[in-house]
Amino acid sequence: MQISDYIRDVQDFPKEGIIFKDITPLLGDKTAFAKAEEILYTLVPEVAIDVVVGIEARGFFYGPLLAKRLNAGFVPVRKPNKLPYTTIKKEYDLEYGTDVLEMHSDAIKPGDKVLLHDDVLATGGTAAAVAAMIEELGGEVVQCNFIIELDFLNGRSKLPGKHVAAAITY
Ligand SMILES: O=P(O)(O)OC[C@H]1O[C@H](OP(=O)(O)OP(=O)(O)O)[C@H](O)[C@@H]1O
Ligand SMILES: Nc1ncnc2[nH]cnc12
Repeated sequence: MQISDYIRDVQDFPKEGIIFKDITPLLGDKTAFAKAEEILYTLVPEVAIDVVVGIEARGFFYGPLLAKRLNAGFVPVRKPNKLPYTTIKKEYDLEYGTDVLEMHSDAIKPGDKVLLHDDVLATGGTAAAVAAMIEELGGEVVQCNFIIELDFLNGRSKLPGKHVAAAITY
């Protein structure tokens, strides 16, 4: 069984011209769900990770599972005005528009080794904005870890010098 068999292409979502990679079939199948967790965990370098940062919304499925496996904390990065305490924020471009993300200003301690996790690396705008926030707070991004990388959008170019790993590449 290949986890890529559980990724569904949805044409013209959320906008015309976008082929959306839908991970819900993967999440919904108990064997594929577990296998993807194992693969994502195996991709992580053998470095003690202090926190896993997961990006709303689809970075919240595997982010906490990876944190548990790595004996690390979990930090949510959220869309604007969702986090209750003091935040830092960053505007960014993504494949189908622009948006803002926020994280709590005390979520990362200087020197923390951080695993950034999300479901999809597309143009890289989202991950680059989050990596910049992690570094602004003094954290070190050990790896940017994704279920899917859309290689043809060259998201890695927005993450120069970062270790990038994905379970599936298109
Ligand atoms: O590499 P990029 O071009 O920046 O795109 C990748 C981002 O786009 C999607 O999130 P989306 O903004 O659609 O939010 P959602 O997870 O809340 O649906 C995806 O989950 C990544 O976070
Ligand atoms: N094509 C795509 N499918 C799923 N998530 C995405 N995020 C950005 N582009 C995407």
